[in-house]
Amino acid sequence: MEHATITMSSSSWARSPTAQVGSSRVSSRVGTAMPPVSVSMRSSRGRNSCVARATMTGGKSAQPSQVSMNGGSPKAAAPVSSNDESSKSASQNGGEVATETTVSITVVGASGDLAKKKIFPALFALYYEGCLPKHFTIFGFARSKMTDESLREIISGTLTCRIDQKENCGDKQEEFLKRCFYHPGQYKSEDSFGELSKKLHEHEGNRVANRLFYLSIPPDVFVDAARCSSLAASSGNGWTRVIVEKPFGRDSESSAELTRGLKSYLKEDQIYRIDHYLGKELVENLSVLRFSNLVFEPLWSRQYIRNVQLIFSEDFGTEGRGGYFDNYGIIRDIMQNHLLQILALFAMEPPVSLDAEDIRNEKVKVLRSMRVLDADNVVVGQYKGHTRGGVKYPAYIDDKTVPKNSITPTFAAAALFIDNARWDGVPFLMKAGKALHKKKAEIRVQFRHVPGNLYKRSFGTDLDQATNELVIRVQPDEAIYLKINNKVPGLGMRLDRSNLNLHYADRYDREIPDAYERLLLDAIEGERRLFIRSDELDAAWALFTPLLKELEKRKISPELYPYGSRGPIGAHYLAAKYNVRWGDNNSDTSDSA
Ligand SMILES: NC(=O)C1=CN([C@@H]2O[C@H](COP(=O)(O)OP(=O)(O)OC[C@H]3O[C@@H](n4cnc5c(N)ncnc54)[C@H](OP(=O)(O)O)[C@@H]3O)[C@@H](O)[C@H]2O)C=CC1
Ligand SMILES: O=C1O[C@H](COP(=O)(O)O)[C@@H](O)[C@H](O)[C@H]1O
Repeated sequence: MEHATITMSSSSWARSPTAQVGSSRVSSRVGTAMPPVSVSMRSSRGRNSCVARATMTGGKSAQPSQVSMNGGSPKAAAPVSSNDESSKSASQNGGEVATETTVSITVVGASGDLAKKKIFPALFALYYEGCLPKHFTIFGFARSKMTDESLREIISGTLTCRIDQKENCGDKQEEFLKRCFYHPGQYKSEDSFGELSKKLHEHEGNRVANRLFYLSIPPDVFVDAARCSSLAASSGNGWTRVIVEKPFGRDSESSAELTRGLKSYLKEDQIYRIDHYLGKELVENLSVLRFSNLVFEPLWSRQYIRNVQLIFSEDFGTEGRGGYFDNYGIIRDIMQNHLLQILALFAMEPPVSLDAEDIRNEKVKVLRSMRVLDADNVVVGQYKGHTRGGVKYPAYIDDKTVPKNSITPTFAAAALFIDNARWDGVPFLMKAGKALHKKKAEIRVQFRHVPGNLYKRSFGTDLDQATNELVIRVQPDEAIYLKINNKVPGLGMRLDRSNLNLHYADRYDREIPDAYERLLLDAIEGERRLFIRSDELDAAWALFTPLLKELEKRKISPELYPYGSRGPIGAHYLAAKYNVRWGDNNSDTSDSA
């Protein structure tokens, strides 16, 4: 096991340029070697962000998994147990001792939207940043008839370089594309995956061959593709991991069935269920904010927090994805996964360590302490057509792939409660919608009023205006700001509301990586902290399934709201029921941090 040297230059943790990722896991033993800390207030510029990664496992190495193969040819094998990372680095391969490792990444569904939009660009960004191991190969796999060249052409149209590191971008793209290949095949065919496996093997040579399959395909072929990759294309001497995209079912039953299907061919530690919101920088930062700042953790409970708001909005509709969306709706698409995952990280008890299982144990606990949702605590909406400034915006049901009588919600607001000692009685309000006035995702924490506030009169009657509010703006224009009451300078005594503001673009002189970069790198490194474990998933579905069934059974019609508006009025009534005002609807100018 190598250990990364971590140095702290300026006030940011830096990834040491001396360590390597890929063949062996780089980890920092937090607590064993404390970095020197300098207190300069500027972060370093232009540092290669991924020459090494200071991982969060506290020194524990991830357990790789392995499914055996018979002398390089596919064997209809049941998954075997995880083995030890060290045993692989000198494992036997065709009689020779393999000392080098390689990673083969297969994007299953390579012709699709997500692959083009996110996966290949993220892989290139990792390559550009020096995060991929020395030996790697990328394969696209799909049913479409394509050649290596045509795949490269498609990919090259989507690659970009980081703003502050454009040097050699063209050369890097050329090098990267040379390592991308395509294999056409059927998702249900073990023969297709067997053929793919042979091609992978040609590239892997005698190295320890680690294989990552990214299932970027519709959910009805997840299990087939998992079966074929496991049975016909698993690594013979390294680990085999499978990233599965959402949706993970439509309810508790279908999710359990999917998990059963996947687990027939893969062990839990081979399954990487992706929720890309967990890979977003400010979501990753939530635990840092809570657990490494004395000023926050003591306030993190019902004693000081009045309510928490988790808000997601998009300023565009379901354009192009209506077919998928109509079968799921906004509650399944955003709330049950992205917002609930953020809530779990926000509200969990401090984990024993930063190890993936310790964190996921705490997330499961908090999810299991939550009250099951019912229709009285939910408002649903659907966008209708609207004309503004001479531009006509379509209704949801104008989408050709959506039935005209669809009552699928494109907006929902919900009040959730955690029945444990820390959060008893605190409303956690969620709001998610498409075709609203802004694109944003944020967490708002509204604190209680100051008891016996000496300056009460200076606020007038609106005490809500005077409440402290912590805003974690996940996107766009990442920021963390705290609204405080402050004296307006002058001889009088007038208070206003101002922000203590950590605005990322001003503070950090570097691009924020895309969530898929972090998650792909984690999967390559065997870091499961940001992926969803099956018991987490069960707990999440248990909260939402009764509500989803009730909405469908009672055929509850959504409240219509105009495209580009702030959403249905019902969301305000729901919040008012719990004495809450949505923070994002505040006309308060201090909100634009
Ligand atoms: N696109 C996005 O923004 C997001 C997508 N996801 C999830 O990621 C996965 C991939 O999404 P996306 O790329 O948009 O999906 P696509 O609809 O683009 O499908 C991906 C590929 O799967 C194949 N495919 C399409 N329909 C079928 C079918 N009925 N049966 C078998 N194969 C089919 C096609 O390849 P070919 O015909 O060449 O085999 C297609 O290129 C999905 O599970 C989706 O829910 C999650 C979050 C966001
Ligand atoms: O998972 C999904 O996320 C996207 C929003 O992701 P973002 O990173 O762009 O905020 C959403 O548009 C899509 O409907 C949903 O399936």
